[in-house]
Amino acid sequence: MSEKVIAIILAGGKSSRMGQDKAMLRVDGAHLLLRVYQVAVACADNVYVVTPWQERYEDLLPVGCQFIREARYEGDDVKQVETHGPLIGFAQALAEVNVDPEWVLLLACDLPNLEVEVLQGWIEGLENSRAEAIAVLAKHEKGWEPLCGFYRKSCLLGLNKYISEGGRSFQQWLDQNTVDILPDCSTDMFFNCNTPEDLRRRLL
Ligand SMILES: Nc1nc2c(ncn2[C@@H]2O[C@H](COP(=O)(O)OP(=O)(O)OP(=O)(O)O)[C@@H](O)[C@H]2O)c(=O)[nH]1
Ligand SMILES: [Mg+2]
Repeated sequence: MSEKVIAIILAGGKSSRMGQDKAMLRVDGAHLLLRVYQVAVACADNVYVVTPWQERYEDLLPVGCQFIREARYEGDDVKQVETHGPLIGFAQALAEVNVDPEWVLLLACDLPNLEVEVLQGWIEGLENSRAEAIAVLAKHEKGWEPLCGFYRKSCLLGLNKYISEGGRSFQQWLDQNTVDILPDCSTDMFFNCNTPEDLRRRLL
């Protein structure tokens, strides 16, 4: 089946700065992961949640939500589950999606300010991107915004090569490739809640 855009939501982070699972935080009455999921469903034909701990979120998300279970490794202490980071989570998810879209909207689960209309406008503009662009992302002074933007599904081949050579950095991988820049990057949609202070600020 060929679809134009699917969405992948990353929900396998350690939330070490927050001190509790960010996906489960409540913002304006709803869990963050559910909010992001609902935005994704409004924008994409298929939505996948990639996580090593699917059980945590099954009751939170609508029945029929498509999970991709990410491989994980366990440390010496059984309770200490280590994940491999967002780049590998993304690559594992891309390899497992059961449809063949041209574009993938990649979203972190800690984005409380997503706007459906802005994302839909960006989706409409994807057809104007350069053929050689592997992604269309916002760019700020500090670099790319890799976890709220669009990737060509065909980027997987190059991504796997980068990972197999030891690469783990979105910024470095993107800098090695052609990436188009999203219009109107000044939106506060990219604000992500990493710390209790971020959350307090958002809830004010
Ligand atoms: N599937 C998956 N998602 C991840 C992984 N690491 C991070 N993420 C997700 O990537 C997004 C951005 O994560 P960060 O904001 O950097 O934070 P984090 O790793 O959860 O938390 P810190 O431990 O505080 O850095 C969030 O949606 C995380 O859930 C991973 O190994 N696998
Ligand atoms: Mg974050």
